[in-house]
Amino acid sequence: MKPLVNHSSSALLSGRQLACERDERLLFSGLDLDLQAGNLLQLEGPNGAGKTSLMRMLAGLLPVSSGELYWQGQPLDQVRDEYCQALLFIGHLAGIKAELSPLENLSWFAALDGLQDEALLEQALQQVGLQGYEDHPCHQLSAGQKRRVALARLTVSPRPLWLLDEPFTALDRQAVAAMEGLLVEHAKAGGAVILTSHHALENLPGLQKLRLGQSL
Ligand SMILES: Nc1ncnc2c1ncn2[C@@H]1O[C@H](COP(=O)(O)OP(=O)(O)OP(=O)(O)O)[C@@H](O)[C@H]1O
Repeated sequence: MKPLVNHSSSALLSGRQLACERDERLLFSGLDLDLQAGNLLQLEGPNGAGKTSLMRMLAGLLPVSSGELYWQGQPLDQVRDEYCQALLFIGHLAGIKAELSPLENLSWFAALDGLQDEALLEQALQQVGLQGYEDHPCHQLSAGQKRRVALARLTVSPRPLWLLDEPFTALDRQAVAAMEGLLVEHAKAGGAVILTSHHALENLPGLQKLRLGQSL
């Protein structure tokens, strides 16, 4: 699968000495990360290690307990608007409106990026295997189909930084492989991805890993 929008940004996200504390429990500290354009980075670790917490921190949804984040070398607090426009976060929840159709959901998201080309959006839904379901209300779709609606955003996103928390939940093997292909193409086109996944990711050449917490 290939993205329908090309990426040319040389996005770079860095974290220095990051720590995360939740309910007075230190999940991790002293964490450094560097993400260059073209990188695919998987956050690894056992349940409760803090992968989602870190992802939410990177997405600006959870305060950084200590440490600094930088976007293209600038302290994130100074370039937050630019950063928010550059990132696409997809979390555990599909984030789609159940009463709307896949096409309506995707149109809403695409409009945030100024995309209103209905033919392109229909092509995006076909790419994720939702042909024939474009106009069904999403509450009538299966869990994997709902996840595909959420992930269809990736095929039309002009945003260089993708933060994907368990993006492959409920997807069948074929869909996982297709989505892996999309991530690879995004990286080749100059984008960057940070993801968490408990799936064995077998089709992501050059995948870097950052491990949090202790193994059982
Ligand atoms: N909203 C919250 N308030 C307080 N503590 C929380 C909250 N959400 C998560 N935690 C705690 O933070 C710790 C890390 O949770 P997190 O979801 O970041 O882990 P994870 O590595 O993503 O786990 P998993 O592999 O199960 O998804 C857990 O101990 C959890 O109980």
